[in-house]
Amino acid sequence: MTSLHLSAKQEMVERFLDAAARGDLTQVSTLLSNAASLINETGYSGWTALMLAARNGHYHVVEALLSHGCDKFSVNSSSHTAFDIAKFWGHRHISDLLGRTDNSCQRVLPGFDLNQHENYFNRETLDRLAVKRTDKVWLEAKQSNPDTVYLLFSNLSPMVNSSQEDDNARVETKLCRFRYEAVKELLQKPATVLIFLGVEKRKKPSSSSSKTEEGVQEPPAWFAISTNEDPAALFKLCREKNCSFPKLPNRDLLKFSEEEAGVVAQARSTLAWHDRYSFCPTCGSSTKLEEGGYKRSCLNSDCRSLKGVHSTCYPQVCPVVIMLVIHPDGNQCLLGRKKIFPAGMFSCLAGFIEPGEAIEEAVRREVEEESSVKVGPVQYVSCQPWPMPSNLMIGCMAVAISTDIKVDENEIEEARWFPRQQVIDSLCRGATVFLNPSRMADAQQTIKDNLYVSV
Ligand SMILES: NC(=O)C1=CN([C@@H]2O[C@H](COP(=O)(O)OP(=O)(O)OC[C@H]3O[C@@H](n4cnc5c(N)ncnc54)[C@H](O)[C@@H]3O)[C@@H](O)[C@H]2O)C=CC1
Ligand SMILES: [Mg+2]
Ligand SMILES: [Mg+2]
Ligand SMILES: [Mg+2]
Ligand SMILES: [Zn+2]
Repeated sequence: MTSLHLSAKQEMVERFLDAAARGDLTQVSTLLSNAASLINETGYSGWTALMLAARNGHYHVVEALLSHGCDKFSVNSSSHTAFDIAKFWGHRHISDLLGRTDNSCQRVLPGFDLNQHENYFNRETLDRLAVKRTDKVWLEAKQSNPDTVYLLFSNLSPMVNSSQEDDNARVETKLCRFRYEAVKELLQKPATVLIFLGVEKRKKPSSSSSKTEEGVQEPPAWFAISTNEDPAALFKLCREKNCSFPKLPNRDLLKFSEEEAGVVAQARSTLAWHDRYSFCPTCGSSTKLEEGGYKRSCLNSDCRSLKGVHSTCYPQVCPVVIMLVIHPDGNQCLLGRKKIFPAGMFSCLAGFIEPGEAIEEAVRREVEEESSVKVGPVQYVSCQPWPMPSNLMIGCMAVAISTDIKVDENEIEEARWFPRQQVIDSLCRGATVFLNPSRMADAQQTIKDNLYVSV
């Protein structure tokens, strides 16, 4: 190419950039129809047409450039994208457009290909039968029914029975199940907390089902008991050997079968709420248990919490977003490690949703707080109850619109972009590139599901 060609081209680029900066939509469109390659050109300033239009608030020019497929992730010499520039200059309608409505970003997301996931702790083997929680007569009859199953919790740990499996030395943990006769004295103790968990979901009635007066068979009911009695005395109530109350929830609660894990999550989170909310949060008075252990009502008859519906009377769940952030190139993802993680472990970033905040906004805020990376489109993937003590992990996938990382050192020790193949090798082929979160955690499910999408 000769110098004459170069200068002619440069002249055309500058005319194009000037039109974008002035908001001259007609000239931008005309020049683009003559020379489509202008779209991502940068002039002497190092800014693209999109950046200039975003800087000066020309919404329709930004829209036109996006519709012509411009690269909205390119950065100027200060590493700012058009999104950053629009945000800085207060053109919120433009930053919204650049941040959230981009088809090239959406294409990275799995969209309608998403499957329904069953995560650990998700399986509901009991029908919670909430309608029966206010039926005291029914609940009392169920308590003394010989088919009824009781689980025992001490210090928020369920009593379990662990047996070493022969072949691969895997330790299997099973819940210890008790009958009424074994626990009836415990039920009388003032410190005992009793929760009605539900009745077994059954397709076919079995011989162990009890019959009501009308002769209709009902499946066994399940209750959870929380007690502060001496564990040594509690072990004597169980016919099994090798019983224990596991001490490390984040490790030990992940060893149940899928069937039992869901019941453990329900019982432990509800008991944890009782443990922390024994006094009325509104006036500080004592409270009493109601509705099968799903409500605590204040004993002060003047208390505000007795007028109308108050969430403080019911078990609380903390929503947490956990997100796999994909690099704009579609081939890397952002993972971080907290100081408390075992050496070499990286995971998805996560954070509590704040009051008045939507899931998507919480994802954008937490990622930016923890890594400085800005996020555009966000898509929900799947969720997982996490009973340590009562989170709902909301797994999302998101596309970054900036790539520089600066971690919040209070929370994150290190965050990096990991190539897709490295993560897949680590998750699936046991390559020891880096350690992953527990296979039971939503983080791993989210990583797996989404990295597979376009492998
Ligand atoms: N990959 C991960 O980081 C995983 C995280 N989790 C769980 O997700 C939860 C939230 O993740 P973080 O990164 O810790 O959240 P985060 O990024 O919001 O930071 C936690 C800090 O926020 C404050 N905070 C605000 N609201 C809070 C609330 N409702 N409860 C407790 N602290 C609150 C506390 O100062 C706390 O230290 C944690 O409980 C963690 O166990 C579970 C699995 C994986
Ligand atoms: Mg966090
Ligand atoms: Mg955070
Ligand atoms: Mg937070
Ligand atoms: Zn009160």
